[in-house]
Amino acid sequence: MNELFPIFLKLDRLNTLVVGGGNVALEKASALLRNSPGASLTLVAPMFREDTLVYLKDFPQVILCERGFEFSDLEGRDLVICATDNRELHVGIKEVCAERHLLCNVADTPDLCDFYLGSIVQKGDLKIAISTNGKSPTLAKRIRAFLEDVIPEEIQEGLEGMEAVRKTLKGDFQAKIKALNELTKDLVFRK
Ligand SMILES: C[C@@]1(CC(=O)O)c2cc3[nH]c(cc4nc(cc5[nH]c(cc(n2)[C@H]1CCC(=O)O)[C@@](C)(CC(=O)O)[C@@H]5CCC(=O)O)C(CC(=O)O)=C4CCC(=O)O)c(CCC(=O)O)c3CC(=O)O
Ligand SMILES: NC(=O)C1=CN([C@@H]2O[C@H](COP(=O)(O)OP(=O)(O)OC[C@H]3O[C@@H](n4cnc5c(N)ncnc54)[C@H](O)[C@@H]3O)[C@@H](O)[C@H]2O)C=CC1
Repeated sequence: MNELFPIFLKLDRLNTLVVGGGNVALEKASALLRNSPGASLTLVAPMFREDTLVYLKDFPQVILCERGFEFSDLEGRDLVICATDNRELHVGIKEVCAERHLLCNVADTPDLCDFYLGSIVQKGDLKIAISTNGKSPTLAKRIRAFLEDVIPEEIQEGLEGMEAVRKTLKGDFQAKIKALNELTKDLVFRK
């Protein structure tokens, strides 16, 4: 059984630190920014790869610190992602994060992670996060691609229509739920 609990974070209100500036750091930072272009994000690394620098150019709020990680970098953070090539450093960072109740993800080390990144389907305002409980990120990627393909773009119009109806509905909570269930009961997706 997959016991992970998915939540949808407002990354523009949280303060995230990525330790590292190479390929894995770019994968993690781009996963965050693809979903939350306004994410408040800092990367710290003595060396930033060219690809990382090019990608991050489009996100002026992202702060780059070109130096080795220091424990004071953890001050004021909500989330930490370790993405360097130094495993001992990751273990040390994770330890301090645990003391400070800071949520930490450590690349390639599920045992050290408080949370995993998911494969994410995006269609307008619809977002579906997929987890395989760490069993197969590649299968998660395949399922994402499948769902992206079968969910029609028109889902956004449906969502906007429902939002408009939702705002006009009168009555108590139960009555609203009944009306909304009635409105959506025949909804089927066809491509
Ligand atoms: C546990 C987890 C922790 C975390 O990273 O948060 C984790 C761990 C590891 N990933 C590894 C490898 C790969 N990861 C990917 C891809 C993704 N990995 C992601 C999440 C997660 N990866 C979390 C679990 C998610 C879940 O439950 O399913 C995705 C969904 C989200 C994202 O990272 O953005 C993103 C797909 C995004 C998309 O496209 O939809 C690919 C495929 C590719 O890149 O094409 C490969 C290579 C092929 C393979 O191994 O499958 C390795 C071995 C590294 C090594 O060999 O050393 C470990 C470590 C281990 O398993 O021990
Ligand atoms: N690239 C990939 O897709 C995969 C990588 N890995 C492993 O993941 C690790 C990282 O890989 P890459 O990102 O490709 O390496 P990389 O060489 O591109 O990046 C490593 C980054 O860590 C930073 N770093 C090193 N010491 C640091 C410190 N004290 N403080 C802050 N940052 C520090 C470096 O400056 C650099 O930015 C490696 O151990 C690699 O074997 C595993 C599977 C796949």
